[in-house]
Amino acid sequence: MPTLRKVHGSENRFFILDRTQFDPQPSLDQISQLAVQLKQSDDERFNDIDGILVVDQSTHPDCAGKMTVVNADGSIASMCGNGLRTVARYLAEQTGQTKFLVETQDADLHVEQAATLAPAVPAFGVEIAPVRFHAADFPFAELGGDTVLNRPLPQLAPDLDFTAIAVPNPHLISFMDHTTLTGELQAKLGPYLNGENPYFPDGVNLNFAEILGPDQLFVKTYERGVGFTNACGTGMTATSLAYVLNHDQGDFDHVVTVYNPGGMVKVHVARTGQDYSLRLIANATTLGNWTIHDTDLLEGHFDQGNYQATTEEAAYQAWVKSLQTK
Ligand SMILES: N[C@@H](CCC[C@H](N)C(=O)O)C(=O)O
Repeated sequence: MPTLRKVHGSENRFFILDRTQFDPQPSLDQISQLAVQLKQSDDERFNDIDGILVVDQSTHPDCAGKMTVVNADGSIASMCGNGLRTVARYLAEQTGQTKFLVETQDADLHVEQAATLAPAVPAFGVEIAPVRFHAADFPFAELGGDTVLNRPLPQLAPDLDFTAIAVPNPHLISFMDHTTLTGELQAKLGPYLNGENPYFPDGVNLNFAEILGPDQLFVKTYERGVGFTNACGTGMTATSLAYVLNHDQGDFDHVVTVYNPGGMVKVHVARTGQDYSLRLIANATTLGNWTIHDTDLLEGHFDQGNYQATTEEAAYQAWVKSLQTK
């Protein structure tokens, strides 16, 4: 019987579904339907997820596995930063390796076990790549140019500047004061840009950010295919790059601390010549393990499975609490 692992990175919650445990293996369409069903379930152990991370074998050299990201609405995403840390931990435990590559839709990405954040709060560092800025890579349209780099978009909001960066999933980023960030704009703009609209036909992850101090940010994300989330790893990474680009030109090397509604991450942002190097480091927490017969899972008989919670969440929450008292 397959076991799905429930995980989170900064409280961005997922089930890891390892397709190699299934015979026959479910199709991506079946897994998309499963994501929607879990989200709609009235069982609180299952309905708080932001998606499913599908693990497959990889045929690429040095890759310990392949990750495919299925959003909560069943759509497919090219990347997930918080999810990749949890998949890295899963594959590390399966293979005994601490440093390896994971195949994702657009790139084979370096992942590595990092120092624990606190007792029972394991962490991983993951590469976020490739970095893209051009309209065709999102796509976006009718925004008056091929890139959006810290400039007004009066079509979207009269008083804000925006930056568009794909890593490679698409992100729209704006820095603002606390009052604007906690106001109602993101709840209006997020659904608008992820419904039928002339600007982002495939939708976009919308990141609102506040600068707390030098190399310190708070980021809140309205995610494509999900809605408001506790944290978006690629969003925090793209926002850290946008922050550094607004302050430094030429070569740079920063470690940005990013707070989010679910915790905190570190983002290493470096540029040498035309090459960007982005690395996201934070927790990879296992919330529970759910063993269920494959037909019960795929037919939505979720009460037939056996879900066992771990004790890691208490340790994670204690670590989050310790951040507030620092
Ligand atoms: N939560 C993720 C991003 C997941 C994909 C996103 N919803 C999209 O459709 O691009 C992260 O941690 O990066």
